Amino acid sequence: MKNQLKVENISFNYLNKKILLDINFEYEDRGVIGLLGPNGSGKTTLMRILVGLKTPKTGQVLLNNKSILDNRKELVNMVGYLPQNFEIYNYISGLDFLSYVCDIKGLNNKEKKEQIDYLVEKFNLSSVIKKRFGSYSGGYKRRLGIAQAMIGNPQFIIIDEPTVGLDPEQRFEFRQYLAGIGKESIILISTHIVEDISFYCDKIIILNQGKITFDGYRDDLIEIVDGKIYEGIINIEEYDKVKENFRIIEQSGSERGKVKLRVICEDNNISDRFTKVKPSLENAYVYFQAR
Ligand SMILES: Nc1ncnc2c1ncn2[C@@H]1O[C@H](COP(=O)(O)OP(=O)(O)OP(=O)(O)O)[C@@H](O)[C@H]1O
Repeated sequence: MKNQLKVENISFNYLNKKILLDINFEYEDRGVIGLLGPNGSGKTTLMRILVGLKTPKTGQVLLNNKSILDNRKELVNMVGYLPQNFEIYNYISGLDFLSYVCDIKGLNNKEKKEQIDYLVEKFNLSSVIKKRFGSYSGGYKRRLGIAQAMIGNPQFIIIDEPTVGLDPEQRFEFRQYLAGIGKESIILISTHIVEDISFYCDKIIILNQGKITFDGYRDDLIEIVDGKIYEGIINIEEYDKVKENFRIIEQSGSERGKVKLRVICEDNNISDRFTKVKPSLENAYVYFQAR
C-alpha cells in the first residue's frame, strides 16, 4: 500500500503572533521532501505539528487518512522524529536509550534485539553504543538520533536540520543514509543547506513567514526562475550602483578590481554586459526566499 501524508489548512499562533497560515500539501508513496525556509519561517513549528507534539489552531495532519491528533497511540509507531537539538541525559548509554524507545514503541524482546542490532550496524554505532551519551561527538549524537527515529520502521520520518553540526565527511555519509531510507518511507527534512536538497530531495516546499511560497519539484523550481537570472563581470566601483537596482544573489571573488555577479532581473531591463544564465538550484532558492 502507498503511504500518504496530507496536511490540510494548518494554522498556528503563539499568543497573537501568526506563525503558520493555512498550510496545505500532500505527498504519496515514498521519497524525501525538503522543507526550506529562512530562520523563523515556521519549519520547526510545522514539524512538531506533523508529529503530534503541537496542536494547530486550525486544520489537521493525516497519515494514511488518519488524523495524527485523534490517533496518537496508533500512529506513534508510524512516525519517527529527529528534532533539531537531539539531546538525552548524558549518563544514559546509546544502547539503553534505543532499548527505551523500543519499549515506547511496543516492540517485544526479539524485535528489540533485531532492531537494535540492525540500526547499530547500519549507523556504524558499535564502537560507542555502550558508552555514555555525554561522551559522544556531534556526529555520533546525530547518528544515534536518526537510529532512534527509525525504530519500528516508521512509514513517516521527520528530521529537523539533518546535517547541522556535522563535518563534511559526516554530512556526506548522513546524506547517503537518508537517500537510502527515502527509498522505503516518506521523509520530511528541514534544511537551509542547498546541497542537502540537491542530494536527495524529490519534492521541495518553501516556507516564508509562515506561508508556502513554492510546492513542487526541483526542476519546476529552477524553471520558474529561468529567464530571470543574469550574470556579468563589473568593476568594483560599480558594485553599489548594481546593488541599488538589482538583487544580487551570487558573487564570486574579485580579481584585479573586477567582480562576477548574478542578479535577478524580471523585466529584461539590464545592461548588455549581463547575460541571461541558467539558474542553479541555489539561485532559485534565493529567488524564492527574496519574495
Ligand atoms: N515557544 C515560543 N513562543 C513564542 N514564539 C515562538 C516560540 N517558538 C518559536 N517561536 C517563534 O515562531 C516563529 C517560527 O519559529 P520556528 O522555530 O518554527 O522557525 P524555523 O523556521 O524552524 O527557524 P530556524 O530555521 O531558525 O530553526 C519564530 O518567529 C519564533 O520566534
